Amino acid sequence: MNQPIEGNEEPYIYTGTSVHTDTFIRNSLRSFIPSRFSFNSPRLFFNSKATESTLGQKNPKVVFVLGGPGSGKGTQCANIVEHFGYTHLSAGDLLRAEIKSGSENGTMIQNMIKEGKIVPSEVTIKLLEKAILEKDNDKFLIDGFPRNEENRAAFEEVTGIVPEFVLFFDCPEEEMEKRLLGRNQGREDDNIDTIRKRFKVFLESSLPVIEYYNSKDKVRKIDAAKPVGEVFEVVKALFTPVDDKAAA
Ligand SMILES: Nc1ncnc2c1ncn2[C@@H]1O[C@H](COP(=O)(O)OP(=O)(O)O)[C@@H](O)[C@H]1O
Ligand SMILES: Nc1ccn([C@H]2C[C@H](O)[C@@H](COP(=O)(O)OP(=O)(O)O)O2)c(=O)n1
Repeated sequence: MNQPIEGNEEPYIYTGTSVHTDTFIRNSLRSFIPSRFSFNSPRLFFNSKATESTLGQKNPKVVFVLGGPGSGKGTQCANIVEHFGYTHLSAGDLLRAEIKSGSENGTMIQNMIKEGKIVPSEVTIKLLEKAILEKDNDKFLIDGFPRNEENRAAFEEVTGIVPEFVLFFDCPEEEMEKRLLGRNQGREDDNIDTIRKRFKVFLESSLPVIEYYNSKDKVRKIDAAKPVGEVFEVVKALFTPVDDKAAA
């Protein structure tokens, strides 16, 4: 995946930094905020002051797990859970569960996933907050989130949570395509048309988030093209020093 983004002479990763301001957050959120709301701050819109203070009391340790579709995020998260006692929260799984639950947002979420698009942060963040508060654990792997700048800025603003680090599974597109076509989980988005759309969204919207965290020295980049066991050996080494229990 170390090819340049189209129109960019430099390798895509570790080159740029982005400056994200309150104005950016306002502008990105305004598009999905009903006009009857007076929009002063994402916090007011999300009405999450109470949630924030509860999350603040909980003060969870969060690791974001990012990488292209099919790079092996879910597979490695299962290994991390087993060895290091984290709770795995997959944003995609939470959204798919929301569709199944018959929620009023279900059809919108389903259509966006079918098109390979990213669901508005308002929806995904509420699901993540609820899941964090429900689980009796203080260590979370948040998989597949934040997937764009809007996700990132809104999550930080609303929850106040800053990740310990960001695991980035780097994998060539051909390998990810092969894996997704063989995944066989009956997912509506694992067809070649949607897969290509998801790759495009990953390059255009998700890589800038990884670049942002890289500028903060938070990214731990892993060669995810190797076999599962070899990838986990590298992952394990990253978690061992930060995890007291595992070191015991
Ligand atoms: N390192 C690997 N080598 C080969 N296949 C893999 C590897 N990691 C995961 N897979 C397989 O690739 C598919 C996608 O993996 P998954 O963990 O679901 O990716 P993601 O969560 O990033 O979309 C699954 O069928 C999984 O079994
Ligand atoms: N933060 C997120 C995460 C996933 N989604 C949607 C859009 C994604 O294409 C689908 C599937 O994401 P998921 O992480 O489960 O799977 P892949 O990494 O694409 O294999 O869910 C989202 O809208 N916002």
